[in-house]
Amino acid sequence: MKIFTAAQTRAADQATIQSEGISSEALMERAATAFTDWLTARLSPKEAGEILILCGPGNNGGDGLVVARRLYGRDYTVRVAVLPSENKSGDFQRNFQKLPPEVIVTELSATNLLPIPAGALVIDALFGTGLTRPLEGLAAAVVQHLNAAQARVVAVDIPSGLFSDAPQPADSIVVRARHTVSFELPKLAFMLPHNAEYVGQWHVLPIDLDKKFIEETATKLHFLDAALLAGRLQKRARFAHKGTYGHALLLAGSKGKIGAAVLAAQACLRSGVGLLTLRVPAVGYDVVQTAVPEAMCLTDPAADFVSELPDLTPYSSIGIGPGLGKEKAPQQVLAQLLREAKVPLVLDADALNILAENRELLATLPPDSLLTPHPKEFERLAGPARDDYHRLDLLRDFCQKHRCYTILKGANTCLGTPDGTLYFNSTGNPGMATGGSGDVLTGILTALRAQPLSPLDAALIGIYAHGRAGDLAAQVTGEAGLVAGDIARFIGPALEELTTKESF
Ligand SMILES: NC(=O)C1=CN([C@@H]2O[C@H](COP(=O)(O)OP(=O)(O)OC[C@H]3O[C@@H](n4cnc5c(N)ncnc54)[C@H](OP(=O)(O)O)[C@@H]3O)[C@@H](O)[C@H]2O)[C@@H](O)CC1
Ligand SMILES: Nc1ncnc2c1ncn2[C@@H]1O[C@H](COP(=O)(O)OP(=O)(O)O)[C@@H](O)[C@H]1O
Ligand SMILES: [K+]
Repeated sequence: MKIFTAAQTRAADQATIQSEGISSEALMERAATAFTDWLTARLSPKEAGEILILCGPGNNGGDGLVVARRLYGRDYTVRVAVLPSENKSGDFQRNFQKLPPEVIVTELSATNLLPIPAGALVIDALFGTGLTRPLEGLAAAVVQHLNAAQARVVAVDIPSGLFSDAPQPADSIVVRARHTVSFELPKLAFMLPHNAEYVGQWHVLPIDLDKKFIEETATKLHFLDAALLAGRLQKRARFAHKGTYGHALLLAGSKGKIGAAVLAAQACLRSGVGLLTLRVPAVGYDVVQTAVPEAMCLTDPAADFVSELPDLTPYSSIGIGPGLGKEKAPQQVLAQLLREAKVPLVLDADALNILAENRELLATLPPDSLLTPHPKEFERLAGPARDDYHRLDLLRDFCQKHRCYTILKGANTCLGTPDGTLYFNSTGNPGMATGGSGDVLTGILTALRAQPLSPLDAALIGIYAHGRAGDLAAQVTGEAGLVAGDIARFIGPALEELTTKESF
């Protein structure tokens, strides 16, 4: 699914109005009706209680007025409060006239902010994508009053005070919503960790905006959902043999961190690779042979760290990093690997830390490598970010400069590509914030690159399937009970869901 800027969304609205020959008021009616349907499907009039609808002067406020009228028509108790303004939009004014006379309307003022009882349901329709500057004055006072109440807040389109696709001052006053209900396509602001406290759980409702316009409008921002993966993962060939799907090599583990190698290996095998060899230090031999009998184990001559690169000829992809350690020996192994590798590489964990501490190695990174830093590792590689938007700029620059695919991990893991496109993942859950989850991703990506998939397909499928496997696992274990090995066990079903079905 594409992610549009506020300007692109406005253009999509205009394109729809033109192609369908409808009025902007009709489009507002459609959006607000979708919002009302969403709300009434979740809460009965009794569960909702008296609903307070806060309306700003523009079309976001106009949406709020339509929602008020529609909810009233479905026997909900509603009360409307509007911000005073000389500058009310036409659609606001028309819908204000259409409010049933029974609906009580209050004009907000500094001395009349309306009491908001704890637990009250409040619809925030103050400002949407037309926000041009941080909130101040009465609008800021209303939002602070709302945030101080223990209300159940549902934001229309975006929490008021939040910019859709640009950074804002740290002390900005923004509505803290439990749910944000937006239309047609998600906004960049929803993807970013620092906005989670404002956006809450977000939802996107289809309102049938012009499909052709959406298809033809170029964007370098995407929400990575199952639809985006259609056709990228083929069913296994009927006459496949273990040579068909590649031979992966994982260089991982050190004394005390052999588990990282085991997790990456289990995930690699569960992701459909034909053969897997692990290079671990001698201390890991018994562990690997016992825990992952399906993998071959090439023991390093050194006891505690991987210290020598094996002959690379047999392998179709190589993953390096989980539990590797940053000592001199693994440093040299990585440097030699970067010089000599002729097959796709996946770099994670200590491989990334070594790169950050030996920056001359970055120039030797083979093009199309996949890097999987978590935010701290990324900061070591690319420097500190001022805010979430600046971090995305750093990610784009890093991928372009080093011609690599970088997977910035977290909730809504973000893939950056060499052409500057960003993909935000839709799967995964907080249960995956547990040691070893990242090692599992390395195993998955190494397997997909071996099969062989292109770096983009491997990254997109790998990121999505990793999160989906975590979601499937959490249905059994609960989020708190989830451990990294559970993610590995559910990769099979996650990949199966994405596999292209044979058509007749
Ligand atoms: N497909 C869709 O998505 C559809 C979208 N629709 C809806 O339209 C919404 C966008 O509406 P919109 O363009 O009228 O802008 P909106 O957010 O109401 O605010 C503009 C008003 O606020 C004012 N203002 C701005 N900043 C301010 C500040 N800091 N402090 C104080 N005032 C400030 C600004 O005035 P000015 O900047 O001139 O002072 C102007 O009066 C969109 O979010 C969605 O809800 C649906 O109806 C149809 C389908
Ligand atoms: N709150 C979350 N929601 C979704 N995915 C998450 C969340 N927290 C962590 N993850 C995922 O779990 C993995 C953690 O990786 P990482 O931090 O490298 O762990 P480790 O180093 O212990 O293996 C990443 O793929 C990340 O996207
Ligand atoms: K809003």
